[in-house]
Amino acid sequence: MIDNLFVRIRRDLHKIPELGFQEVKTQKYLLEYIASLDQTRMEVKTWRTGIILRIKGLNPSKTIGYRADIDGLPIDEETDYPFQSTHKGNMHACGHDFHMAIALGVITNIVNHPINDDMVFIFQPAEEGPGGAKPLLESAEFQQWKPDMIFALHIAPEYPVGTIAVKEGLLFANTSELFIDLKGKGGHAAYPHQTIDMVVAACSLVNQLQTIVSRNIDPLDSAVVTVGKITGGTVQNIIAENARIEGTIRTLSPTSMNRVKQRIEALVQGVEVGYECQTTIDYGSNYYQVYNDEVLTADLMQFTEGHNEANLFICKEAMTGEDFGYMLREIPGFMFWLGVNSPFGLHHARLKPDEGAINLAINYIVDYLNYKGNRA
Ligand SMILES: CC(=O)N[C@@H](CCC[C@H](N)C(=O)O)C(=O)O
Repeated sequence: MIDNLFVRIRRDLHKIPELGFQEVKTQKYLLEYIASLDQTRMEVKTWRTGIILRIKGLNPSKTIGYRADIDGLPIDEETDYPFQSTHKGNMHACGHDFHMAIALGVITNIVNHPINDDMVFIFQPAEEGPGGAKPLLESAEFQQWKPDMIFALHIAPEYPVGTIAVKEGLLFANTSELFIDLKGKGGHAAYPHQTIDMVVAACSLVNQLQTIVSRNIDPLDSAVVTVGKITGGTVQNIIAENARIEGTIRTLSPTSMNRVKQRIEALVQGVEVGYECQTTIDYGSNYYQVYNDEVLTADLMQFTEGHNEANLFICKEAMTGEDFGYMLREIPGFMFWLGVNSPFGLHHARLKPDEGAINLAINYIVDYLNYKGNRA
């Protein structure tokens, strides 16, 4: 028996995961909940499938922004939840259902007990791809209400509930998607000399890509090149005319990102010449690093140390990506990890975050806003 409103909301949202810029039911659900709150100090705008909401403060000296992402992932859920995804093939496997429920909890509290400063809440689509933060940031809707500082959280399966893990400066990596298409010449499996086999070319390229991080990047400046998917060919006795490699690049510096891409292009060109095929490279969506403002983060750490429900953990940077980095490039602020203690990690079909973290996070953020938003 669940008697907690925001846990119920998380479960409702968990049932309806939608991919980037398709979050139609999610947006409707969020708007209906927001409409049920006292509207006296609130203004609401939609931006594509996202929502931007302003709450007027009592005596504002600044505007504080808070962002929650709202999209799901193309993963077939394998949890034993009775409230599993009803959208087969999609799942909230990155905690955005938690992010939304927590944001609604914070909004409810601030509507009922306004702080001095103005607040802007952003429900942002397409964090997992193709990236909603950058176009939302550039939109007139957002620019009219642009906050003076902004923050966000991300659930962290590896930390116990109560943990607030954060660091000053770089928190998340620069990322780029990677799609490489190879085209050769198909034919009968028994006549390889009359064909140009893209399975062989793709296998060779995947192996060569592994040398970029080990041979071309300074070992003290971490990078990742992951190939997550290879497709090619049709059946076992036909030589493959086409193959496709899909992956992601992660680097701790924008300079290394350029270097990794340079090497990928050189290796792909080599395969093109060596295997007599045609290739194309598409970098899909690219996310700028998440860089936490030193002063605001130090202040958050000090606040966290004095909070009776939260345990501060100074973490290392991670190779995950987040398009919230684009917002932090323009507006000072920070992102922190929220411990949710799940045996399965982010992007796993059995991710099961501890729902005890929902109310804890709501209380923690509301307390932070009262601390931060009631002084100049
Ligand atoms: C927090 C998190 O898991 N973020 C995603 C962001 C995906 C970016 C893009 N689709 C890519 O794969 O490069 C992540 O995978 O880190």
